[in-house]
Amino acid sequence: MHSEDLDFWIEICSDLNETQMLFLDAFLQNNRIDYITQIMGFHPKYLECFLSTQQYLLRGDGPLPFHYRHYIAIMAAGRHQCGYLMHLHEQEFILQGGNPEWLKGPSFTPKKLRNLNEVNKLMAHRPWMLSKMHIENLTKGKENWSLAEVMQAIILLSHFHALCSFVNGCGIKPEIDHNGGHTFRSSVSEQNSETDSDGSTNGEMNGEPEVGINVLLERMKKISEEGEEETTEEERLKRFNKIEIQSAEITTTARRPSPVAEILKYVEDEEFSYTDFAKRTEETQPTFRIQDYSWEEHAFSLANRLYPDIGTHLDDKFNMAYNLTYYTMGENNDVDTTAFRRSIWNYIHLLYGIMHDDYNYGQVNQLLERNLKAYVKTVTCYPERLTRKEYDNVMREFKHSEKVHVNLMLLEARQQGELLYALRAVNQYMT
Ligand SMILES: CC(C)C[C@H](N)C(=O)O
Repeated sequence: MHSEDLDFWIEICSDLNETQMLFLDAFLQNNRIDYITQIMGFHPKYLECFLSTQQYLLRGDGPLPFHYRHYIAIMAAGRHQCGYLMHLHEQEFILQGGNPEWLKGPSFTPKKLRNLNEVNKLMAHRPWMLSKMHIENLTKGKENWSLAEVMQAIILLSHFHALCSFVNGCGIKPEIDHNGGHTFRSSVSEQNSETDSDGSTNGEMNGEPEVGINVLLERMKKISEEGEEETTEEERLKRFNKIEIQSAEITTTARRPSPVAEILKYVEDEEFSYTDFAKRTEETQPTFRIQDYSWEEHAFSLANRLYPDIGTHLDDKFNMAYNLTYYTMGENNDVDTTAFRRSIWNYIHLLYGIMHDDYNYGQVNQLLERNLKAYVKTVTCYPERLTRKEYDNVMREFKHSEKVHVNLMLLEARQQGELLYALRAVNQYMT
């Protein structure tokens, strides 16, 4: 670069704020600023962690060839029929020199990639079913995966499953150069098609009034004033089970979208989807206790060992999403929102049967009303079914950026939950 060019860039950059600088980075990384980046731009500190992790996963050092990484992204997004992500990574796959034949579907790919299907499916929908046997199946045979490759694949899968939740949870539409992206839709026809798709949850969605922010503020205050309540382990488990059973009663009646051929060609066993952990029939599956296997104490170092630095990237991203706060809620300032944020995070883990032993699950019912729980459940477990109406009907007094904030927590808690099961399985295989 000529020195005048450099001066030019320095001048531009010095005029940019934090978010704009990140957009510039994202543009240089991906040759575009996709809608995901734009929406995450509400939360620049988080966006920074997200972009650096994604950059490392897709373009940094690691055992998998670059085109494999994008193909795995497509397979992961296929589980939730997320055409948006699938299309982005089809383009990237080609740019990385991938064979266009593969884009006809997994049956055109090497057996090695096809073997990943089972783990992809279980991680996306019922991660508690993963066992060391699934890892063993990948690592043996002719076209086998090394453990380092398994680790990178697992992390890519979890990253893109969770990103499907974010894309749908925030209602991200196709990019302008994607199929369906550059079409004019009048607001009238949009409204009609969205009402037609009927996203009522258990038939109650529309009728139930929200508790509103003032009530939430009072409840949070009460919780913090009361402090930690002394409870027995048995009592805590009982509360956890109660919320778990209630969550299984929240069913979405929204129709599953009918997938188009472009998406379906990548998806095997399309019907396989989330079932409530509380209703699992595999009796061998006990509640997952964080005290026995946690990100900080177990999964983090295993990830770093098999795929250097990834644990650190993920750790930064999880911590950022878990602790991010502006001390605001709607129009209110100086609010300690910890209790609300914890209840969201822990509720997502509960949907996967993961229990935080020191958490009082009674708070979930105090702080998350039914519509919000239904929203969190849909976006976490079957994001492809979320409708515009469901999005509009929750957190009505929150700012738009706060709704995005909730979706960031959702993305991260979901990814961490999936990874806890997957890495535990890897660990069991190794010991
Ligand atoms: C999700 C939001 C209610 C979070 C809140 N704005 C905060 O700063 O903590």
